Amino acid sequence: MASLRTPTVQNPSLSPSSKTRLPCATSSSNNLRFSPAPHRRLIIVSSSASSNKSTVLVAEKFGEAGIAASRKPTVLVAEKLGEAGVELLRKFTNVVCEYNLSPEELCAKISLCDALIVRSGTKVTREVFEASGGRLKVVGRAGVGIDNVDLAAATEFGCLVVNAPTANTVAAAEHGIALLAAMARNVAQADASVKAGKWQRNKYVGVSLVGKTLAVMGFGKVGSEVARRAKGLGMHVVAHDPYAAADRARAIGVDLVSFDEAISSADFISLHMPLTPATSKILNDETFAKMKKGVRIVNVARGGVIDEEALVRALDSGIVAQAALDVFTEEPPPKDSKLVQHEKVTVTPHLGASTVEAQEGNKIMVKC
Ligand SMILES: O=C(O)[C@H](O)COP(=O)(O)O
Repeated sequence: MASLRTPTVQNPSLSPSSKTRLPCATSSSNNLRFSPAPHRRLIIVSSSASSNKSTVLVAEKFGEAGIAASRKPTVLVAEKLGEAGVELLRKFTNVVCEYNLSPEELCAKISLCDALIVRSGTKVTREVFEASGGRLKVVGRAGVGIDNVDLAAATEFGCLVVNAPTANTVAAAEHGIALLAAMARNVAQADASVKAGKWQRNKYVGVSLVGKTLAVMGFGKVGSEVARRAKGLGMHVVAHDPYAAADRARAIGVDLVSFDEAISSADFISLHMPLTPATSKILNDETFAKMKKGVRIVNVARGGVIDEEALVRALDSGIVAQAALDVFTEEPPPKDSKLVQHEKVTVTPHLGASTVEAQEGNKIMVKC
C-alpha cells in the first residue's frame, strides 16, 4: 500500500486554501482517490517509508480522466533523486534529468518546463523565475531546507514552492550523531593518520559523551530526533527553540532553555535550525565568547548559521575544541578554506540526507 504524506507549501499565499498543508490526495492499494478539488491539477511524487514504494499521481483539472487528454507537463529534475520516484514520474510527465547545470544553463532550459525539482545544490534565483517566462508553476524541493529558493520571487511569479518536510529527518539526525561520536573520538583524523603509515595512539585520545551536556539548538523534527538518540547515549540534553513546546521536550527528558543558557552550559552544541535572517551567523564572536572553553560543535543544519571566520578564531583560541561540519556557507567550500583545512575540524560534503532510505523515501508534491 502506498501512503501519501502531506508536503508543505512554502509560499502558502498561492495556495487555494489558507492552510499551509494541503491534504490533496489519498491512496489505498491501487485505488487512487482525490480530494474534491476539481479545479486543482496535482502532480505528486510520494513514497511510503514503510513500503519504500514511490507513487506518482497526476490529477488533471477534471479528475483522472483528464490526464490522458491533457498535455503532459514537463518536469526538470536538476539534481539526482531516488530512481524509483523518477521512474514513476515518467509515467505521467515528461521528465528531463539534467544535473550540474550552471545558472545560465538552468535559465536557458527553464522556459520549457512546468515544474522544477531540486535538492539543496541548485539555486533557484529570481533570474530563474524571470527566465521561465511564467511557465514554471511549481518548484519541488526534494528535501527540507528551502533557503536555496527565492520565495519572494516565486510568489511574485505565481509559482508554488513545496518541500518534503519529513523524508530526511532520521537520516539527518543519524548523521548528526555520527559526526558527534566521530568528532569526540577523532575518527577521521586517526583514520587519515593510520593510512599515512602512522600509529598515534596518544595523539588521538578522545572525550566521552556519557554524562556530558548536549545543547540542541533548534528542537524541530531533526533536533528532537538527535536529542532522543543523545539521551540513549547517556548525555544530558538541553534544547533551545523559540517555537518548541516545553511538554514535547519534557516528554523525551529534555529541558527547553534560553539561547544563552543552552550555549553557556553545553559541552557539545548541535545545530538544527533553518537558515533565516534571524538565524544567519547566530554563532559569532559574541556568542562563542559565552560558551564553555573546550565546547565541541556539530552542524548538520546550514553553514550560514555560523560565522565561519569567527569559528576559525574560536578554534584557534581554544574556546571551541573541535567542530564537525556537514554544511558550509558556500558549497562546495573553497579548497583553501581555513575552516575546512583546520586540524580540529571534521567535514563531510552535505551528506545529512544522503542515505539510500532517505532518497528512496523522499517525496515531492508538486501542485500546479
Ligand atoms: O534540507 C535538506 O533536506 C537537507 O539539507 C538535505 O539536502 P539535500 O537534499 O541537498 O541532500
